[in-house]
Amino acid sequence: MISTANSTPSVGLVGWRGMVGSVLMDRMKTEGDFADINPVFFTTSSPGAQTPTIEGLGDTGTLQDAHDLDKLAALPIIVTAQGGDYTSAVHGQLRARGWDGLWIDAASTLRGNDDSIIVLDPVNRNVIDAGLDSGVKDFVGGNCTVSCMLMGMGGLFRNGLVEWATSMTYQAASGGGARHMREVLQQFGDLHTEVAEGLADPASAILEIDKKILAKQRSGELDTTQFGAPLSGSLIPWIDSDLGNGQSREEKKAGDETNKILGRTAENRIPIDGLCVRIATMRSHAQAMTLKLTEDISVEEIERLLDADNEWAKVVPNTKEASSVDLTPVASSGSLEVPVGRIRKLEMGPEYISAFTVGDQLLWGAAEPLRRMLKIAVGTL
Ligand SMILES: NC(=O)C1=CN([C@@H]2O[C@H](COP(=O)(O)OP(=O)(O)OC[C@H]3O[C@@H](n4cnc5c(N)ncnc54)[C@H](OP(=O)(O)O)[C@@H]3O)[C@@H](O)[C@H]2O)C=CC1
Ligand SMILES: N[C@@H](CC(=O)OP(=O)(O)O)C(=O)O
Repeated sequence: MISTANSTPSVGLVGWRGMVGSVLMDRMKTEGDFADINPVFFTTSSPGAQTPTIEGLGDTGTLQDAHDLDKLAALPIIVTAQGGDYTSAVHGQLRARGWDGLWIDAASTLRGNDDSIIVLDPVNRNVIDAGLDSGVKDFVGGNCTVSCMLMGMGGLFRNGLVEWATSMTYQAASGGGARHMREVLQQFGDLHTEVAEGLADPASAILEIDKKILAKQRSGELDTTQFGAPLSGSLIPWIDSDLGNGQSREEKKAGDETNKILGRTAENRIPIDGLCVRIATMRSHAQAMTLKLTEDISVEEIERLLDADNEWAKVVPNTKEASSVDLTPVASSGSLEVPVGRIRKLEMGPEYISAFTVGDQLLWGAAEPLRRMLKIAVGTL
């Protein structure tokens, strides 16, 4: 933990009003975390404006300029959910001038660096503690899909029971940020408007309605500024940039980040790969997995290990009723619980199993690991 000489540490908060940042703020308020820090709020867009009101805190002044290196360098800890461009612009400059405070970040920019740690403390508290002891200063939240998956499937990975895994994801619109959520809702609204009359008439032909929807989706009239293609009533089987080898950057994160979080290296890396798909859900990322286990263990034992791994993983019985109600984005959104279900042996052999996990990518997938890392840093977790 950081030495605060018995005083309450000042913590710079950047990106607090974005998707991830506002969920982080909510969680910090709910858990009373502001009692342990002096928050200093930054902005990239409106320096001098009013800071957010935090119950129980006095005047926190006005918003500071998030590009003011002198202001930032005076702080022992900076937490940012501003995004990768901001990290690229500021982090290197701060380090270059000798700033040795803790940088806690939601963006992917620093995740691959040898001197950064990907934080997910229910899974890798040992790695975090060892990093703090050895002087690591950059602590980064993992990719949302990876973190949610590991919170649900940690019982198998952490017990060395996974030989390899594939994951096919179903990622929510909010993974792209606030504007992406608006776009998907606007598209749904525009599609509904197109067929509202026919929909209101139970006698109208459904094929006519379907034809009109498809025509609208293909018309070029829907706003697709954020996603680049219609998402509502459709899907987009590509997330993040093209690595040029047929793999998307989002897909590469699955193997790289899972292994880094688990403290595995090239020598004992678990192969994990699959396809990442954007769907028109609002919040929560899901994934269907195939795992090859290192040994043939019963479904009951698998479920026991998953449930026991951490207090948030929740096994959902492999029934139609339970899966339809408890294993969905509607069930997981806004909750810290990570449901995991559809666990069964596959036809390929007794070591091959399926699993389906879903988790709120703004909670365990983004804000919660940062919030908890801050608490670890100030010595309250
Ligand atoms: N969305 C997700 O599910 C996840 C995101 N991440 C990562 O977290 C980082 C932040 O992502 P995310 O929170 O989605 O990004 P957002 O686009 O929602 O917010 C980022 C910044 O945009 C500015 N902004 C401009 N207009 C608005 C507006 N209308 N409402 C709110 N903020 C606005 C704010 O900066 P300012 O106040 O300075 O103007 C804000 O801090 C990224 O690096 C992302 O990759 C990681 C895991 C999951
Ligand atoms: N790429 C994720 C969200 C995200 O920001 O991921 P990362 O932090 O790895 O860039 C999504 O679009 O669903």
